Amino acid sequence: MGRDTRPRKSLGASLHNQIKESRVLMVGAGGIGCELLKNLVLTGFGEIHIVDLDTIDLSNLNRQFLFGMQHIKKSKAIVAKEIAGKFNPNVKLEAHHANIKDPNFNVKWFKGFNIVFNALDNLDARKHVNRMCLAADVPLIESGTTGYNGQVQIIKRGETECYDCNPKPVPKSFPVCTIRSTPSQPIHCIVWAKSYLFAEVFGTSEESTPELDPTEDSENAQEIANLKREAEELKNIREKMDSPDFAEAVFSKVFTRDINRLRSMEDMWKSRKKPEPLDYGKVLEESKSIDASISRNDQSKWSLAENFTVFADSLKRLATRMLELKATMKEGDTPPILSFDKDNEDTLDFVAASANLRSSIFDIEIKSKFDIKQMAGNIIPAIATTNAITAGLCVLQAFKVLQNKLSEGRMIFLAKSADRACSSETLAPPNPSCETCCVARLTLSADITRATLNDLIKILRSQLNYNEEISVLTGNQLIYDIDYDDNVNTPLKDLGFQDETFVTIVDDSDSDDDEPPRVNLVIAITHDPEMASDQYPISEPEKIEIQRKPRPKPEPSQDQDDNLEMHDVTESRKRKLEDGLTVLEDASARMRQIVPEDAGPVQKKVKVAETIVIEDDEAIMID
Ligand SMILES: Nc1ncnc2c1ncn2[C@@H]1O[C@H](COP(=O)(O)OP(=O)(O)OP(=O)(O)O)[C@@H](O)[C@H]1O
Ligand SMILES: [Zn+2]
Repeated sequence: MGRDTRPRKSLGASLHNQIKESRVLMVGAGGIGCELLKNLVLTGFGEIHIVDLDTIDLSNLNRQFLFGMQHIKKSKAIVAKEIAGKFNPNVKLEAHHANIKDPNFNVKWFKGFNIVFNALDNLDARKHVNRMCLAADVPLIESGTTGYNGQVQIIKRGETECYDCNPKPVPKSFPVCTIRSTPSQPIHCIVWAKSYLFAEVFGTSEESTPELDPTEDSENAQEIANLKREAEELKNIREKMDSPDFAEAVFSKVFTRDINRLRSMEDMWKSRKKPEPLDYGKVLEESKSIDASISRNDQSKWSLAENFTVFADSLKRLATRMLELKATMKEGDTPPILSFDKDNEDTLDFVAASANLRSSIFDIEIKSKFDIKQMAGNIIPAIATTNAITAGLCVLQAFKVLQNKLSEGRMIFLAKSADRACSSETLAPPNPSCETCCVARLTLSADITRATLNDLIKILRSQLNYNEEISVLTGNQLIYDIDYDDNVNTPLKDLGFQDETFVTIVDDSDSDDDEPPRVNLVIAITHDPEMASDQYPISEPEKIEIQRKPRPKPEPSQDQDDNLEMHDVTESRKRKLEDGLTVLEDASARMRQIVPEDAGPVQKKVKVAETIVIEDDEAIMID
């Protein structure tokens, strides 16, 4: 039997031919990516480009089956191409060991693909690919998994929701005072060790860490000022990294003196147990007989003396590394820093031991190094089966896209459920308030070495009828508004414009009853170095109509809210009868949001309607 016989038989000749002629892009060759690439290659997609910026790590091997021990430290994209290429010699594969945000992956490049598949693990890259696919008008199959949960979504400009149509949850942050003064749970001490102590001793200062939220403690200004002073002292100790007393200096500062200062604030301990400071000499004495190799025992909960040993030993290892980096520093280089990495033993040992020492001071439960690794790395174990099912669903959705049957495309959710692992809903239309996809678009060419911001603003006023009240942004950065005209005479190149830069024009005029402001205008400005020097440095825009923003919906009254709830319950009951399932609980479980760092889009209430059937033992169809 020829290689094509089975796919041709199960998919039909027409779809199979389309697949063979398709040029697709897969971004990310990790957990989902390895499974997806295998599917794409075996299905016979004509040309597949793989982009991944990372190299293979030991911890990837349990689920990223294209990789083996011999590939550790090699490029994921290149190894994935080599290994998956052997599955089907008829497929053309191209690997890019690079960040998808690199400027050479521009809109023109994206336009060269029939479908883009996201197999990523972070919001930032997902949002970038979403924007590029919208700009290039290429369909995107977005996917994400967390533990047993998975999600697949088709995104098509003007026809479906985009990745940004639903707001995404922001990562959890903790009030500074809980972390720095009044911890009550192991996670508080872990965040302290990772985002404060480690950052102050080896990395950048705490101000830049998203896990600490100073705003929640604004009424506690005095204490915040004290904490700042404490951090300052730690910076001075950092300068003595090469001294034999370094461990004692750090220990006595954070586990003795800082704790004594906290104890002196009587008000703080009226309803809490006072922390008990540690004494360096005493703990050192107790730990004399303990070998530093105890750090390899990551499953048990270390004693105070064991934690002390790991603290002192890992601090020494990290300090040595830092001093080596400093020694190779050239003049003018920015001073080196170390970053916390859950997969790096030195940084993990330091964070685990420091967190536990602090826990013992505040009478909080000690955790094993293994548990601390999960908590510090926000890890939800990746499950190979979830990735495999999700990757399979991505390809089934790609068939709908190729056949131009978006009305049959589904937003699919996977969950661990005794009833049904896989459920779905129809694809939702774009959210009219979405500032990423419900925008007007324009392409202009410019000689960015000559064209100034003012040249652009003049075009907006004269050709596109904007008034004074506009803001101009590149990405999230504001470069112009009515009160900020510092950049108007600066050439675009000096404002960071490259071969292709997107600017967003926001209509800031007040919404009146007749006319709400216009939707955002996204202009792709491409550099044209050949533009004649006597010509206006920006090309003439085509005439486009820029829609008005939707009017904000009035807040629902209490009565309406009640009705809504009634309606939901009735709907759920109805479905329960139709499906013979306990949908009410199930739906709320699916409504849980996937952890942002590792997620696809926000999950919503879903309709249970999908079935997967195996036909003639040959093809899996989703109906
Ligand atoms: N901006 C980007 N450009 C290219 N590839 C990216 C980008 N951001 C993330 N990736 C890749 O997406 C893949 C996501 O895979 P996955 O979620 O399995 O993560 P992982 O890093 O392999 O595993 P883990 O995080 O669990 O250790 C990774 O290989 C990562 O390198
Ligand atoms: Zn959108």
